[in-house]
Amino acid sequence: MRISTQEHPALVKAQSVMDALPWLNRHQGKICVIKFGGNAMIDDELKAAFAHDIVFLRHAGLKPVVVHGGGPQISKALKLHDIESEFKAGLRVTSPEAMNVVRMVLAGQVQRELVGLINQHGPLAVGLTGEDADTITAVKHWPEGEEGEKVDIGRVGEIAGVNAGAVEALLADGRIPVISPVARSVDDDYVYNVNADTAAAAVAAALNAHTLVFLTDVEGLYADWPDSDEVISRLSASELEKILPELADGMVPKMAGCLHAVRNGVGSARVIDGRVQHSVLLEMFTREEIGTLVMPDIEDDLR
Ligand SMILES: Nc1ncnc2c1ncn2[C@@H]1O[C@H](COP(=O)(O)OP(=O)(O)O)[C@@H](O)[C@H]1O
Ligand SMILES: CC(=O)N[C@@H](CCC(=O)OP(=O)(O)O)C(=O)O
Repeated sequence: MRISTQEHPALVKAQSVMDALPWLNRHQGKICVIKFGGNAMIDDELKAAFAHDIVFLRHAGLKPVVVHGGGPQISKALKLHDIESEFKAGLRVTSPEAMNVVRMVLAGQVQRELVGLINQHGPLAVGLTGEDADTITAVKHWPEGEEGEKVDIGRVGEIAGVNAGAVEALLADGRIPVISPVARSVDDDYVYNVNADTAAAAVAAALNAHTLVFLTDVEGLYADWPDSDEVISRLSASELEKILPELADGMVPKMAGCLHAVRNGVGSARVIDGRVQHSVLLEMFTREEIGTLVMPDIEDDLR
């Protein structure tokens, strides 16, 4: 006798688990880099659900690596310390005293909280900043002004390199690396503030990750922002390259990060809405076409 899902609602749950099977197979043993943006960390429930999802990925046989942001949290702390904060070309102008606060908030607050939340599920997460084992190194970043002149925005770094050895060792040990976007300088004794999207993309490329996922506070890349909220669901690297100069604000480093990643060996990159609970699981284990997907120009079907 055949029992239907109507007669036995628990079968619906069994079906959901079965539906995940092809995705579990596809992602098995693969590295996925997940960038958790400061704007997506809106409340404690969301942060706890994020930690849960990351642990789920790990137990499902993936190798998750978290790179976190903390822009709003840094702005709040700078205000408390009476330090002025402004952005130029989407990057925070970072004085030496602001840099101390940036480092304290990213490594001492945001990263600690995420590590703590993940480790409520077992001794998995290990926090590090780009400074540890020279994981992310940088040189001073000099953006161009309107007349092509170099603009000094202080202790902001341009990534010089990623040494993935420490992260790979943690992954081999079954751990979940949680990385703060602070980099060690290669040519002076400073530490530099690096945009978290840029850091996540560089780490994903260095690890040759299977996928890179950005969790932010919008549904994806809007076609005509701020006038419309029509999400662009899919872009090739060359399509993205064409529209990149038209993009603004926080989407610039995120989409530039997607492009850098898929042009440097990462299988795919996606921007999704981190305000939706368990959006990471939806992205990784269902057919739901959420957010904006960026694919390399030549799709590698073997991935
Ligand atoms: N075309 C666009 N589509 C969607 N969001 C956009 C677009 N252009 C700019 N934005 C802005 O980018 C923001 C996301 O970037 P950001 O604030 O840096 O978030 P995060 O902390 O997640 O890195 C959105 O909240 C939105 O205000
Ligand atoms: C140079 C620069 O702008 N660094 C960023 C680092 C944090 C970050 O990028 O956080 P989100 O991902 O939450 O925006 C900052 O100081 O805000």
